[in-house]
Amino acid sequence: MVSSSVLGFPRIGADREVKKAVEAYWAGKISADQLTEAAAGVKKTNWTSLKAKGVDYIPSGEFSLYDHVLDHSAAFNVIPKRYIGQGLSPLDVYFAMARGRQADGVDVPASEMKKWFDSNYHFVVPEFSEETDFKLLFNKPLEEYKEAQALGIETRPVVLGPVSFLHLGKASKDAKPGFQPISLLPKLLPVYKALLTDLKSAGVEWVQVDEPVLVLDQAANYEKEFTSAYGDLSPVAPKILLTTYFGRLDTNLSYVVKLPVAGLHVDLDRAPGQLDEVVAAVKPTSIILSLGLVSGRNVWKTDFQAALKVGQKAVDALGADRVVIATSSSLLHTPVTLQSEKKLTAEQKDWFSFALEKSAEVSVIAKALSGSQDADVAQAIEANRASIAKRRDFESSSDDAIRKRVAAITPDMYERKSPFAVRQETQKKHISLPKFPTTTIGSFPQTKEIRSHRAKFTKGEITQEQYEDFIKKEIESAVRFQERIGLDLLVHGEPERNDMVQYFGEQLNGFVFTQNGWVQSYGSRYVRPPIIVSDVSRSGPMTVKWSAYAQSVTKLPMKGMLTGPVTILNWSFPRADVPRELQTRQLALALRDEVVDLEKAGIHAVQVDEPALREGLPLRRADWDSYLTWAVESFKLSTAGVSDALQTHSHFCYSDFNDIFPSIQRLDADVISIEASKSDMKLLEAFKQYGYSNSIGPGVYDVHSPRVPGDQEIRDRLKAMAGVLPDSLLFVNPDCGLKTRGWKETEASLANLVSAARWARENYA
Ligand code: MET
Ligand SMILES: [Zn+2]
Repeated sequence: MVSSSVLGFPRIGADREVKKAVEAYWAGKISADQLTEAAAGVKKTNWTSLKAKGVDYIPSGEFSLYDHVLDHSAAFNVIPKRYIGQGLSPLDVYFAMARGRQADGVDVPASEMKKWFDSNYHFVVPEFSEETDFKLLFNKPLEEYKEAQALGIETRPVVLGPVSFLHLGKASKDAKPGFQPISLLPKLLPVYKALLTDLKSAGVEWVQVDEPVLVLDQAANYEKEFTSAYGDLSPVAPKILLTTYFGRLDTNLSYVVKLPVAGLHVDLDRAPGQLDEVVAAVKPTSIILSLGLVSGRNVWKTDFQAALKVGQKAVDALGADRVVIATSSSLLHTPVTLQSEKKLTAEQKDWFSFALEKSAEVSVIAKALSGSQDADVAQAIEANRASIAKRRDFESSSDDAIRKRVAAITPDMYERKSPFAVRQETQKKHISLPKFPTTTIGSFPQTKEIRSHRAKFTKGEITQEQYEDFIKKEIESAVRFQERIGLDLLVHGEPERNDMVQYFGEQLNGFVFTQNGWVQSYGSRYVRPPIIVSDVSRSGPMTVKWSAYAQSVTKLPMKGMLTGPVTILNWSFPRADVPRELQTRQLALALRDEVVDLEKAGIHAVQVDEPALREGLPLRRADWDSYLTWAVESFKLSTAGVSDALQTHSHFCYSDFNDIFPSIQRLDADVISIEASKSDMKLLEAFKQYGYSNSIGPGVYDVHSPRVPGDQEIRDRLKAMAGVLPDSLLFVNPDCGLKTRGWKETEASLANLVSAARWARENYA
């Protein structure tokens, strides 16, 4: 029999129950017990619905109140010293690691977060040193396994594998120079052994051990580690399903099939080309093969005919008992269910499949491959055939005008009229800025009032005019605030934007939106990515009205604010029928027109945010060039249609620049702002080393935490920055937008930022 499996399920709840409960707990409105209860409710719903869909292997242990990597660190006693001895409960230590804590005499910053592979999910980075004292404080997979069992549901616990855990971590500040987390493997394995032994004694048959690092080039160096780790763990563990996802195994396959594991999972959504190799490699072994055929990363319905063909190939080679049909990765990256969507048309709804629907898909495909004569299965297959045919039909109708415009792009359209040095002089005449100019990244707090006005407008409870008057008032008060606090280059504050991608998607042709398609981005922050369904174009100006209004109420220079083409693509669910490259170029042309319109409206600075450029970087080096070429070209296409006088800005909220430095340089933005508050000054050294020559604003404080940075703290950063980069190129700004913050901390933080910049002006005259 071919069986079916889901690698992980969204842990936010169909109605965002987990966000609500976690935030209520932070606000002191509910107790720890009530939080646990809310979480148990969501887990129960997930498990029972997966069971109802007929999934054979249901995951447990992957639920999280914030982040699964953080759960793992906390359970394994990988807790940085700064969080210990503060008199906090284990739960509050956990949240302090996640988001920092500034209350009752405790003042600790948050741990660093990083993007989870090439997704928009952020994990909390574990910190290791020679001193790390691994202990199993809590066997989370076991506890959740038992929790499901008590509900009558048998599950397959999930645990992050030892090599991936160490690889994803970083050396803590107190580690010796040159320390490599992976060197801790021998010390770590006994704890895994304890965890797995307990699972086995509890009667667990299969455990899913995630080793996503196996799809990275670096894993080629980990053969020894994998061999010793799994050699150690297998004898004491339940049957191990070793899972890889988001890419291909490539040469790592040769050692992976020699590991003493009972099953191997591969991602055939991202890397369909590896099928034949993988089947051939596992054939002589007794390894069971889990085929990741149902995408964990997109929202499109699986084409059953195509999936059945692949599945059949594996069944023919290995026999039905050695084949599992699975989601390609955890479904964490997809919305919970289509059932909550009331506004999509029937035609649109028929194109998609969210987590719950995808769970049904694995089950149907597995049953069909097992030769099921079930009428429900036959019906599901027939319905799928009809849906896929209709979608193909829709896809074949393209917007010829846009396709032609993309085809007619010429190389000169990527370039500004003059080099940076010339532009800089021209711009000085249009925007007068002091040395160490202060600015912000765009958004100001999205208050309850803003959200409630937007909700009322969406529901038709207030008129467009009333809503726009309200937004104007908000913009004006943001402008007055910035003037009062003493910022130099102002922003309008983005009160009209629900989300930096959705806002643009809603005004462009080619997108559809969900009402409830939330996906976790980090902790309790969820996003609702728009879906690109056809060719993209702009019907008219999207932001000009607001930026022009903001400029009309102040003499200080105003910075227009747009989301870049690569970020819109990466933070949407792209269509699957045409390359991402084409979709991005279409977006770039729409944005180019917008930037030109902003200049015409008298705006002298425009920021085109590309916070997602890095995360779209392919996981394998061999695939980088082609991505970076079209990503850089798309950004340039969107910003190069203007005169030299327009100061272009771009913003990146990550610090992982090493790999993409030359590309950042090639963007040729006049000013970039980057995340530098959590990483050390090594980052700036790299900018120096590469000879980065345009202006740069390394973020001086971390906006992801409610903590207020002190004036001295910011001065120290400026001092360090000016020690590395020419001070004539420096801008002073936070490391990201302020929409998730409250006004109180925003005001306090920015006041400190302005005073630190003034200090710098005096000291670096
Ligand atoms: C995630 S990057 C955010 C940039 C955007 N302009 C903002 O300030 O919110
Ligand atoms: Zn940002």
